[in-house]
Amino acid sequence: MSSSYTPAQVSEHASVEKGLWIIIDNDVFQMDQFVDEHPGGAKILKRVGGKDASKQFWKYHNEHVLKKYSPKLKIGSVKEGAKL
Ligand code: HEM
Repeated sequence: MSSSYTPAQVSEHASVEKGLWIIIDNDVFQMDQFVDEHPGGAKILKRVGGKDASKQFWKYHNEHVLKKYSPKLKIGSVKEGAKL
């Protein structure tokens, strides 16, 4: 999918009930279906719902993880020119 969202739109999806979107680099991921199978746990993911989690992501994962899960979890990108 190639939808684009503003950071404000992403921030409206900060809980599992609302989709639990997170930003990694310039992409938007929907995590609500994945929280319970996340090897790092649900809690840590819920804490970054609606936010840019790039820093946290790159601290614990590598490129390979992002490539593997993007087809399943990526729903779009952050609108070009939008301030993070
Ligand atoms: C698209 C988003 C994410 C995916 C697909 C994902 C997937 C995974 C996977 C597959 C692992 C197992 C270890 C590995 O294979 O490297 C893992 C571990 C972990 N993840 Fe995530 N993760 C995501 C986002 C995040 C975020 C945003 C955080 C922090 C806020 C986080 C924190 C952790 C932690 C702490 C571990 C455990 C690392 C360890 O045991 O050494 N993850 N994640």
